[in-house]
Amino acid sequence: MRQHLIMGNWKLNGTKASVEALVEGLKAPVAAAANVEVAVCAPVIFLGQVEQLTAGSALKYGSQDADVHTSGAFTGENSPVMLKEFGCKYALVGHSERRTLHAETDAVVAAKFVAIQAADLVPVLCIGETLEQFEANQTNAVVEAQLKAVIDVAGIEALAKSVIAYEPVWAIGTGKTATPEIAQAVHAHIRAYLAGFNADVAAKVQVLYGGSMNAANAADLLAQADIDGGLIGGASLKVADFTAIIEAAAK
Ligand SMILES: O=C(CO)COP(=O)(O)O
Repeated sequence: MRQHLIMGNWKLNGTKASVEALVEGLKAPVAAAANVEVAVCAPVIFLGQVEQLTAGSALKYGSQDADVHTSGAFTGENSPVMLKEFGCKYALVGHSERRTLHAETDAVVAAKFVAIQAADLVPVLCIGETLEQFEANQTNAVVEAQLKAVIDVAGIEALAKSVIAYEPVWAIGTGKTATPEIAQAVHAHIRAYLAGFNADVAAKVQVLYGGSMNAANAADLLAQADIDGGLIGGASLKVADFTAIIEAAAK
């Protein structure tokens, strides 16, 4: 049985005050949902604060990106080793906003995936198709290519120590969620594709759904056999909404 993992991606949002209110507000719901792992991916500037606030809580946290380098002359970047020192468990990699807005290629994503694991963090590999690709029936081919790029560099065994997040780009921040049936079909395809390399890895890896998951639709999505949790943007910024998703995952 794969454990449910509910992960917030705060993106570029928050203040010191809102971060404190959010983390404090999540402590009780996280403690109550002992069978669910809950994590938040904060802007790096807040990670020290999150580290202090989460002390003694089961709430985990991570970054939204990481550089491929450990240290050196790379102005503006954040090293996976530094993220580890600040207590991160996870690092998102290949989020569609990084791929699109920062021109991160499959090769860059694969290199970051390896660097994140080398620092003993768990990469959360984000994959998913655009609306154009969805409408052209290319979803399966797109996610296969995104997975293959990482498998080629990191090896299939490395996927066992990672999390995959299927985030259809057309569902991110749009209020348009993939139906549970559509999402389940893609998740099952991802697992079947991985099983072609290694059945144990395919059975073990958690595959999260992301894209306008909210308090109202979470239960139906999380009830699907191959949906092991959620990567949540907008709804992770509100204690009540994120709590409802955590509770749906705990059932
Ligand atoms: O991109 C996402 C999480 O990484 C999803 O964002 P929304 O939940 O705001 O659609």
